[in-house]
Amino acid sequence: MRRGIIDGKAAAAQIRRRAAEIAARLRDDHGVVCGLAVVLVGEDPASRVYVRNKSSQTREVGMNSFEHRLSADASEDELLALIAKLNRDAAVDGILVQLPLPPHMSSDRVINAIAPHKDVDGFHISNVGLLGTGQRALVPCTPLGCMMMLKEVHGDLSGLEAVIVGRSNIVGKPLAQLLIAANCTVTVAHSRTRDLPSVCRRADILVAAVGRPEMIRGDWIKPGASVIDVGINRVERDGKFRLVGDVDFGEATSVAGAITPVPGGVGPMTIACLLVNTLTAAHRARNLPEPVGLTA
Ligand SMILES: Nc1nc2c(c(=O)[nH]1)N[C@@H](CN(C=O)c1ccc(C(=O)N[C@@H](CCC(=O)O)C(=O)O)cc1)CN2
Ligand SMILES: [Mg+2]
Repeated sequence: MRRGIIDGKAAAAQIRRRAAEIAARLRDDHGVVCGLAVVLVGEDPASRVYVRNKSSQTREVGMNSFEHRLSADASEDELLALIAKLNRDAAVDGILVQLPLPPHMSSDRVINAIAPHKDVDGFHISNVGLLGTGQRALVPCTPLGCMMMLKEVHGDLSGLEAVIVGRSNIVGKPLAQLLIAANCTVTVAHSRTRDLPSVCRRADILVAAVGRPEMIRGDWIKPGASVIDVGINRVERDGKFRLVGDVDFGEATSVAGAITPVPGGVGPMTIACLLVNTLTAAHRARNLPEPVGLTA
């Protein structure tokens, strides 16, 4: 087992180097330049940063990036028409619609309009169903990144007790499926869980994905446990804004065996895994053997 602070930035950089090699092989051996289409609706400042980073990292590894922007008052039909066009476009291997969408749009309708084999976020009901039944799916990027880091720390996860705090469709639920498939004993806790500190103390692997700044305290953590902090919360301290996770990092570092920081932990892995999923989609669409060294 590896101990200490898990450097998500370094791990993501290593994945990008491998992704660049695979993208180059696709181009040189098969004449295929992979393409990722990213759709942003509205002007949410954080979403704009994430989309810009996704596009620039896509280009950096030698793939094509197609960025599409719609105004916040665009209609859902406009967005659905764009997705239909991208579904038909042979230059596009992966499609991603940045979330959250404006309130007048149904994210379920929008996500389920993406062709499942191009759904590099892994949010389409087909991919959700495939993952839940242990079949080959495109897997959501944040949970995929969490699994890669946990496998780096532990090697084999079999038999470990995992507690996930948070039951979102994007993180908590798909990560539970991946941990079950890796033979962990999984508990999904949430806002209605009774005596959450005791539940957390059982965990060999504790994942925090609730969106509540520094909610998980040091004495909620079993000594030596691996702590994965998915939270990204902007808080004001002494007149300055800074990012904190869902875990009280100061308290947790002295108890945990391994822990991800915020920033620089799970976040960078999310975008690296998006590149992985785009390469995976490109290989599957052409019936090419899937690249090795890029899966959780
Ligand atoms: N369509 C999607 N929408 C959203 C997803 C997603 O996976 N697909 N996840 C989040 C946002 N997200 C990617 O889209 C994302 C969030 C954070 C980071 C990241 O690198 N965070 C940095 C800190 C950056 C900062 O200063 O804000 C870090 O943790 O080090 C990457 C991607 C919701 N929407
Ligand atoms: Mg504190």
